[in-house]
This record gives sequence, C-alpha cells and structure tokens, in this order.
Amino acid sequence: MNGNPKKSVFGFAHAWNGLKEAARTERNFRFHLAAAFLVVATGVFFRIETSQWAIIMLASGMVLTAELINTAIEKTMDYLKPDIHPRVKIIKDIAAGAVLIAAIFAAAAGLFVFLPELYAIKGVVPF
Ligand SMILES: Nc1ncnc2c1ncn2[C@@H]1O[C@H](COP(=O)(O)OP(=O)(O)OP(=O)(O)O)[C@@H](O)[C@H]1O
Repeated sequence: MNGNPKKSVFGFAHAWNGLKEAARTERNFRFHLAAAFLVVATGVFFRIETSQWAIIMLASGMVLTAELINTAIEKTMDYLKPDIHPRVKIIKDIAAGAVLIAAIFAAAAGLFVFLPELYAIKGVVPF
C-alpha cells in the first residue's frame, strides 16, 4: 500500500514481464499453461457449475503459481551457484517436489469435477 497508482501499474508491468519471461524460457510453465487452458475449455464444454469453476480455478492457479516459484528458485540458484553442488540439487529437487504435489492434487480435483460429468453426459466412465 503506497497510495501511488503509477507505482502500482508499474508493479503489474514487472509481474507481466516475469510471466512473459517464464513462458518464453520454461517449457514446463508452457505445458502447465496449456493444461490450464484445456481444463477451462473442458469446463466450458461440460457447462460446469460455479462451485466447480472455483475448484478448477484454484487448482490451476496453484499449479501455475508453484511452477513460477520453482522457476524463480531455479534461476536464483543458477545465478548464485552456477556449478554443480549437492545442496543446489536438494534445493531444486524440493522446489520441483512442490510442483509435483500441486500437480497431483490438481489432477485429483480435476477428476472429482470431470469424472461425474463424463459419466452423466456420455456414460464414458464404466462405474
Ligand atoms: N547446480 C546443480 N547442482 C546439482 N544438481 C543440479 C544442479 N542444477 C540442476 N540440478 C539437478 O537437475 C534437476 C533439474 O534442474 P534444472 O535447473 O535443470 O531444472 P529444469 O530442467 O527446469 O527442471 P524442472 O523445472 O522440471 O525441475 C534438479 O532438480 C537437480 O536435481
């Protein structure tokens, strides 16, 4: 809170710049971005309810946020310690683990939302 609207707008510009940089340089971020768009398209297709949208939005946002934080940690470590080091490995592995956890729980949330839709509309799910 600084009461200076100009500074807030520039802050958003920095954040947007970070997103563009991540999308340009990180394949994993592009993959998760594409997955989020696919999930939104699937939600539109099935005309899911407001509460289901909330779950999908939270899950997708969680994965993208985890991926961005992982990227920031990777870039920090590459800048501070570019050579191979066991501690860098541990730090990067833990950061990657955060993305994995976010992705697993987001996939589970997606299944809870879309499996009943598939079953109800298409009879695709065999249970
Ligand atoms: N300097 C280093 N020292 C030791 N191990 C490293 C180092 N840099 C990377 N690694 C190992 O390689 C893995 C991948 O790190 P990298 O920085 O290449 O990320 P990446 O290719 O973007 O992969 P991801 O985003 O999927 O974690 C790390 O999790 C770690 O196990």
